[in-house]
Amino acid sequence: MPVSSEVERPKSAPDGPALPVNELFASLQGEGKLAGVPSTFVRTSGCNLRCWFCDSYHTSWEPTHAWMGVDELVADVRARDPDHVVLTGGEPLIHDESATLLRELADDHHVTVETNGTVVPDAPMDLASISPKLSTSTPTPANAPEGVDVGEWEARHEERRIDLDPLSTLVERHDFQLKFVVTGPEDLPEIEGLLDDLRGVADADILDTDVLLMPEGQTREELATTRTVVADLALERGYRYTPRLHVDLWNDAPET
Ligand SMILES: C[S@@+](CC[C@H](N)C(=O)[O-])C[C@H]1O[C@@H](n2cnc3c(N)ncnc32)[C@H](O)[C@@H]1O
Ligand SMILES: Nc1nc2[nH]cc(C(=O)O)c2c(=O)[nH]1
Ligand code: SF4
Ligand SMILES: [Mg+2]
Repeated sequence: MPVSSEVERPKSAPDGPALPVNELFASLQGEGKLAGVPSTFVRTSGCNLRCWFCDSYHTSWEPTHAWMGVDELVADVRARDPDHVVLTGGEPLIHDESATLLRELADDHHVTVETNGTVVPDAPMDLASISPKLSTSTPTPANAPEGVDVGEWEARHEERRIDLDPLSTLVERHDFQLKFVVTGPEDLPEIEGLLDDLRGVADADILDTDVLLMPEGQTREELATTRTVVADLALERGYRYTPRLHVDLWNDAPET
């Protein structure tokens, strides 16, 4: 289900299946169970949410991109060394064509999909890296990025951010991790409530070690204030902690 209104579609989109691509780059997977693994990142543009803290502003609040045909994307990915690919965004799964890309790459790559868990594609993926959005992600006039008019996005974000149907389908169909962006201890009851709800409806085991707490922070300075608090919470509750290796290594530089 493409959400066309959430990404500007210039007339120059090529014929055939294509995706709005904001970045295509090599890096180390910075987050989650595969942190440290050399990977090719494909970052699509456009998102159905607007987290106030989004570290990919140019795919959400102000989407920018060039169009790439899926064939061209596959050729570019295949020409690179890593057999690990990370499809991210924005929200990659709002684009039907992401499913085409996932089907094309399935045979010869390990593909992680970074998703907010609100949309399910009918497509293979090796790791569904699901990051359900907590109430602390909701944009308001007080926390919005500078110069941004939140407008209808506060209500829209709040209405869309959690949907148990796609979440349960994703964990039933795929290897997965649930990666929560944590701003502080007050986020924990909400995470636990969501896990209870999901365990109640999903026909899949959700182990505490599939649950990763990730500190909120777009820069080294911001992470310096959240990482120890979040690591202590993980230790206390028996969840995994995930660093944001790319931020430690390269701060908020693009294409890292
Ligand atoms: C830009 S999002 C794109 C994928 C998808 N839209 C999602 O939110 O999962 C990539 C990852 O960065 C995380 N993220 C975004 N902004 C962040 C921040 N300020 N601090 C920590 N993690 C953040 C998201 O939760 C997600 O796990
Ligand atoms: N190095 C690196 N690892 C990442 N893992 C998930 C990312 C994302 O933006 O989805 C990301 C990213 O932007 N950079
Ligand atoms: S869901 Fe992901 S891409 Fe969309 S605004 Fe939130 S962090 Fe950014
Ligand atoms: Mg990122």
